Amino acid sequence: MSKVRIYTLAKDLGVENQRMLEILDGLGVSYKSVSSTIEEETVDLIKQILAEEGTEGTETAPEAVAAEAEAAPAVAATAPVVSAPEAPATAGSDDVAPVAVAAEAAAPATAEIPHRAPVVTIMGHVDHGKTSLLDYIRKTKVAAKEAGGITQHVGAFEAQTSKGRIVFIDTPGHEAFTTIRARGANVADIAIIVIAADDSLMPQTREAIAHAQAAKVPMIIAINKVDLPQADPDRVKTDLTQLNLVPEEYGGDLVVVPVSAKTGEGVEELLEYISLTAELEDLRADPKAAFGGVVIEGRVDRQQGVLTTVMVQEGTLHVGDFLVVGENYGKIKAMNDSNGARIKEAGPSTPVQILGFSDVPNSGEKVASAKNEHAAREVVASRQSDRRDIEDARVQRRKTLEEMMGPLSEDRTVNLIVRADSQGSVEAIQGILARRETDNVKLNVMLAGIGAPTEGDVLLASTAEATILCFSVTAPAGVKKIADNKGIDLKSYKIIYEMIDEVDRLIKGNLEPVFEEKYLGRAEVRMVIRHPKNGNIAGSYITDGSFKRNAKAKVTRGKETVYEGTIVGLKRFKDDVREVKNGFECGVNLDWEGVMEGDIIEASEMVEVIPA
Ligand SMILES: Nc1nc2c(ncn2[C@@H]2O[C@H](COP(=O)(O)OP(=O)(O)OP(=O)(O)O)[C@@H](O)[C@H]2O)c(=O)[nH]1
Repeated sequence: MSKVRIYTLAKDLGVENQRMLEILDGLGVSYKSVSSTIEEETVDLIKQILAEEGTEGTETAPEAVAAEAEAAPAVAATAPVVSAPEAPATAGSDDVAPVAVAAEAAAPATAEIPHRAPVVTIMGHVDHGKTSLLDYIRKTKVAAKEAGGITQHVGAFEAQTSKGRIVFIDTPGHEAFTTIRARGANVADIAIIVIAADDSLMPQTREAIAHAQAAKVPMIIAINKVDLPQADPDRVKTDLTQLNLVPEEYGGDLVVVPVSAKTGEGVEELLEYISLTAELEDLRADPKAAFGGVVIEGRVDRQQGVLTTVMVQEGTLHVGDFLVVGENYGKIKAMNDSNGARIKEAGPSTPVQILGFSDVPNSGEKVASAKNEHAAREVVASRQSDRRDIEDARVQRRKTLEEMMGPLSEDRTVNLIVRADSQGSVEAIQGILARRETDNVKLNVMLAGIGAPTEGDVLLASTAEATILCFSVTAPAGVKKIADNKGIDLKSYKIIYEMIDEVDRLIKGNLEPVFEEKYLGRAEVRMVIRHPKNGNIAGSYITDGSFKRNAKAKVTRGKETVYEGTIVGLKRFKDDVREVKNGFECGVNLDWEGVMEGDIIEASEMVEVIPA
């Protein structure tokens, strides 16, 4: 017997990949991923260990065996209440640890939370076959809808595979991906980067890779069009190594799968790798938790009204639930799965199309549920007030240098996106940048491309807090405007040394403004009120200056400073207010529960010092 792949062995022995990796860790055997190969002697050792544990042939973790009989009722009790379209095939009945029995009523431990299906996005260069690959998977893996119905595009679909459910975001391209990320949401668990075997790496391939890396989403490379006579998958693999992405067969850990969206070759294997990656990521979500989801897309249907596709990420959605998106809310009047079938409820990793909002929400907006209409309205009102606070705070309270860049004594990374007029310039700039790095400051070129910066670059920069440096190319006005709106530094240079000066300034961080603390006011705590939602509130009297929401707070008791933090809320009677002046009483809510009658609270804020 020669070398064996870890996941093949796991499959043959009927244990989970994760368990196999634990055993290998225990044996001190090094591996890159579950598709790494191991020696025959190691295989024998693993078999021995499993035989001793008595687990061979079952998928149950050893520690769960003893409690298996006991755990069964807990399993039933924690099973997902998902009707659409089915619980994930990998859902964790066999993952319930013995502690689950005792701790059933408590918050579920990770092992109790069922696995959920992975959500996959497909990115790559234009014409490399993203749509064709999605179409092939949809055609072969999505259960046909009942006769007569037309499946509408909803932005996502669910594929049933022998390894369980996989959810695909079917708006190909990184625009959809970055729009969602730019709003702070992460919807994809795995990114498939499609590269045509006859074309190899192209500018948008590099961009797609940069986006997946910035999102820290595991990548699988699908080398497409391998059916073509001119296909050269080896060239693609070699080109990938130039981006420091080393395919497994070259000793790295990048999963590369040759496929053809035309003939279907390799697609099954690709799906298998998706499931393997998902298993290693240990994706879980609690169907009993509070609902949380993300808008995939929204549109207006002339007959039905606003239709919104939402990905359920946590909890379970039911028809009739009240949902809040941004500063809007709605009640679910009807809900369809991605096949167009009417459903009443939907659990984690289920894309659903919802009828019930009056405005079209934006892709990437987070969705939460509310108990009833009143609660939904309250959430919206508090978001509106928070937004106004943030707008004010932007003017009033600037971040300190440390808040922006982390402690200066620690290592820092400056993220850059480089755009230049030619491959030669790009390489020259990268060479210079590599020499500019210091021991403490790393320069991370997230993306280096030829041609003017794009909207996608700005989105990437905004999610990664990067600076965009352009050499001999200028940004189109539209892109500049978006960069301005998002507060992204987008700078163009014609002389390379000016660009390097800018990089040096970024390295030193001397572009950052200097801030100092400004005293705002003082208050005496006259009584402490216990608030059911906000914890302890200090009923106080302002004796000097004024207090502002979000200001810094220092609490002294006698001569001792007992707390330093933030004023997270200010109340006058029952109303939330932003400022209270000298001579007034107010409720001060600190991010601290230890406040006592007689304490003195001092408020301050950080202000920028303009150099003389
Ligand atoms: N021979 C062959 N042709 C393919 C394969 N996959 C896609 N194509 C063809 O390549 C072309 C581009 O495919 P698309 O699926 O539209 O590519 P895309 O990446 O979605 O393109 P954009 O949506 O424009 O970004 C089409 O003519 C497809 O028929 C494949 O595996 N083999």
